[in-house]
Amino acid sequence: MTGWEQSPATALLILADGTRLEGRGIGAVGHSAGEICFNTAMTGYQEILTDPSYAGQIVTFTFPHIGNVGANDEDTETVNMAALSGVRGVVLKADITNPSNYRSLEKLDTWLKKRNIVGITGIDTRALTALIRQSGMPNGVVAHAPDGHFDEASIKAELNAFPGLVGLDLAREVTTAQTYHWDQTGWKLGEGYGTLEDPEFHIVAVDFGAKRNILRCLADQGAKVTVVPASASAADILSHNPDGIFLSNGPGDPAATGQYAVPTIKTLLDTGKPMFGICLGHQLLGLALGATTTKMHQGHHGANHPVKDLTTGKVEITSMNHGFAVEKASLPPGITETHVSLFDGSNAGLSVDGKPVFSVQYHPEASPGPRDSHYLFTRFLNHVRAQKGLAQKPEYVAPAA
Ligand SMILES: NC(=O)CC[C@H](N)C(=O)O
Repeated sequence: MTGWEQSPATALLILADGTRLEGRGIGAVGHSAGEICFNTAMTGYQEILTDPSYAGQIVTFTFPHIGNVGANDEDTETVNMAALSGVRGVVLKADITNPSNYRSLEKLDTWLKKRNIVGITGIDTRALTALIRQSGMPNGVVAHAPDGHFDEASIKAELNAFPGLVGLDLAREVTTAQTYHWDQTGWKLGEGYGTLEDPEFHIVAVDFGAKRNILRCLADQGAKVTVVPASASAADILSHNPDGIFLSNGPGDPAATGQYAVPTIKTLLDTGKPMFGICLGHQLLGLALGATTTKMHQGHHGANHPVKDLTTGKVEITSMNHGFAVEKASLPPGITETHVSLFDGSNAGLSVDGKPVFSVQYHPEASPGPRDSHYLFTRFLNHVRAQKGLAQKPEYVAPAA
């Protein structure tokens, strides 16, 4: 006997079908409902847990050891700290060990508590992942009670009150309240983050739940960024006189956010300005162009998803995080499918024929994940350069020897 089998469970994971799993509590005390998805990334848990696109979701990590490099102040992806991360809970296999990394400032457990994220360890995450693959992403509740006494009635009530992600506009919960300017560039070993000194371009980014590393990738291209709330009108956006417009990632159902975002995007399309969308931004652009979106069975969440760029024939390994997708059969004439997922053939990118407008379903900014897709930021700014009569930059730059 190890002792742990004897002690009462300090956390529960309850699924909508009544499945009840017991484990050990981490992070905040209390309970929280959401849609349970699995993420296959082996590194970058802090970026995942601060990605606003996870609002309304409980993340199960398939990698068993999470927390072993601790937490720091740099690997935070949410810009809007007031909205916290959005993620509703975390499900882990192994207990969190003491952090071992030179950048670590605190234990993941403490960090989760401060951000009010409820978590559970000791779960057979392989079995849970197999269940999600079989039956789709279930709604569920993670509950944490250090004394082992759970208020089952209020846990049940919370689960029943969670409506599921379909039809939910969560972008408005995580978007910035105020317009702001961004000039931070990417992280370098020994230097940390930099500052853009002499901006060449000006991009307006519509924040549906933007990740910081997207804004940094734009700044790395020489663009200062003005970030506006999700509800900004086309007139608001154009009043900043942008060289190009960026549509961000974000949580929830694109069809719901599209109620107000699609008319805005339609007006912006008429201006002929370069436009680039990522993930929710891709889905919203697709809707504005007349395509439809659909809920996926198990979604794509990880940092190892192969995608083919149909315009070049190259395959890139990408970071993904989406549970909705643009239906490829719904892409109207005049829209080209530029990228596909090599896992399931689903749509992963589009462009508008004859216009400097394109988008991808995945996350070229990585954070976490490989940097294979950084070329898309160059592609976007090359559209801006073309409109300004400036020379194009090569999309691929060989790494320094
Ligand atoms: N990362 C994202 O932007 C996610 C988009 C959308 N909420 C989805 O789940 O598909």
